[in-house]
Amino acid sequence: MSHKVLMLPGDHVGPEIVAEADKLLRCLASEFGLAVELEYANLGGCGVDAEGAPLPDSTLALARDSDAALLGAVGGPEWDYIERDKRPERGLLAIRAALGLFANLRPALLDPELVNASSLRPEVVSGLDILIVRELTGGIYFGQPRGIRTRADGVREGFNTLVYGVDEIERIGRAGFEAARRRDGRLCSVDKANVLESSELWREVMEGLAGEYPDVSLSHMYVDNAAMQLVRDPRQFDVMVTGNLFGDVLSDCAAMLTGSIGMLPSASLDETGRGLYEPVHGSAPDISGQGIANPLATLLSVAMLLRFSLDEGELAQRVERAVARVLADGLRTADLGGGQGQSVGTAAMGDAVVAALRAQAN
Ligand SMILES: NC(=O)C1=CN([C@@H]2O[C@H](COP(=O)(O)OP(=O)(O)OC[C@H]3O[C@@H](n4cnc5c(N)ncnc54)[C@H](O)[C@@H]3O)[C@@H](O)[C@H]2O)C=CC1
Ligand SMILES: CC(C)CC(=O)C(=O)O
Ligand SMILES: [Mg+2]
Repeated sequence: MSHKVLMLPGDHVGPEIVAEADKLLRCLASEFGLAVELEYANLGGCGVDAEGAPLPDSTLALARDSDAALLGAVGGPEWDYIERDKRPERGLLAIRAALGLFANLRPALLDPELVNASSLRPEVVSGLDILIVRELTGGIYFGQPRGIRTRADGVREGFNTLVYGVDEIERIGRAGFEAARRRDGRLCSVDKANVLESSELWREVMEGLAGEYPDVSLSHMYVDNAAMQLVRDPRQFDVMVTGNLFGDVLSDCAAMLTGSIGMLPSASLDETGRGLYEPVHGSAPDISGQGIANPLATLLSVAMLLRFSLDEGELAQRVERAVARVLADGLRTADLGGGQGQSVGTAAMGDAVVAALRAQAN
């Protein structure tokens, strides 16, 4: 039976990088027998422009009917000041919530070839392999009430609510413990329990779960220290588990340790393993239309899609090997500093990965 994958190019560089994922999936189908059907739909600003909503009903229906979805990125300045509920980012939050994608896995892995592209010195970062497990459907991005109102003294104020229930903390906590169990057995829970009640409860629940995972060593760290430790000595971490906002910020930070935000893939999973896969970066409006965006985070997201939602672990490894091959061959997009005579754009990088994949078939 054929797997159904929904492609959501989104906005700005989104379509440019998803075009490379399309090539890759079609190569996996033609050369390696992957049974896959690709469908396309609008999410984000393109949904607003074409169908009047950042998450059109038709897109959600297709997503529910698919085995997995691949997103480029959404958003851009042209939609920043439209009616709040229609903004592209609301569409992304809405699809994550509607599909129950509470577990966001963001691996920060430094390819040995990129050791000099990292923001950190080789002796601090070489061999880096961290997994950030971010809660994705709760916390301050979703808490009610929220809005902008006018106080009695006439001054406007913006407000949001940070709330986490024990049920939400337990399920993401378990995802963190399970991930740590499959890796090096070290889980660092990141919170702000010295100030926030939601974090106080978070810490209490994590401690409660620890007894069920005697093979995992649990530690706690405040988020401000965690940000500092990530750039001081990132290899102290194995798995980090944290809330929605903290995970969003820490994963962009971790991205630079791997050479570029254009390198970090992600998987957003529900309870059953169905998922939405996307690069960690946004729609990069500052470089869109130039054909220079790094497509590797998106291609590595395809690898995660193959592994987690299609149960095609061997093909996932082939994709990861193909990416490693082009980096070993010296190809670099501009964000990686360009190559020594091998500076390539989005399409050329995508083509090179497809060629490296095809070479594995011969
Ligand atoms: N998952 C999503 O769809 C996300 C969407 N956004 C949206 O994207 C828009 C732009 O947000 P920013 O804060 O500028 O973050 P961004 O991640 O789009 O860009 C930050 C910087 O990284 C660079 N960059 C990002 N991806 C790159 C790639 N693949 N190759 C080379 N360079 C890359 C950009 O050129 C920019 O200088 C906003 O509308 C924001 O809301 C932001 C984050 C995630
Ligand atoms: C709409 C934002 C929450 C997207 C983002 O920055 C992310 O998920 O990393
Ligand atoms: Mg982000």
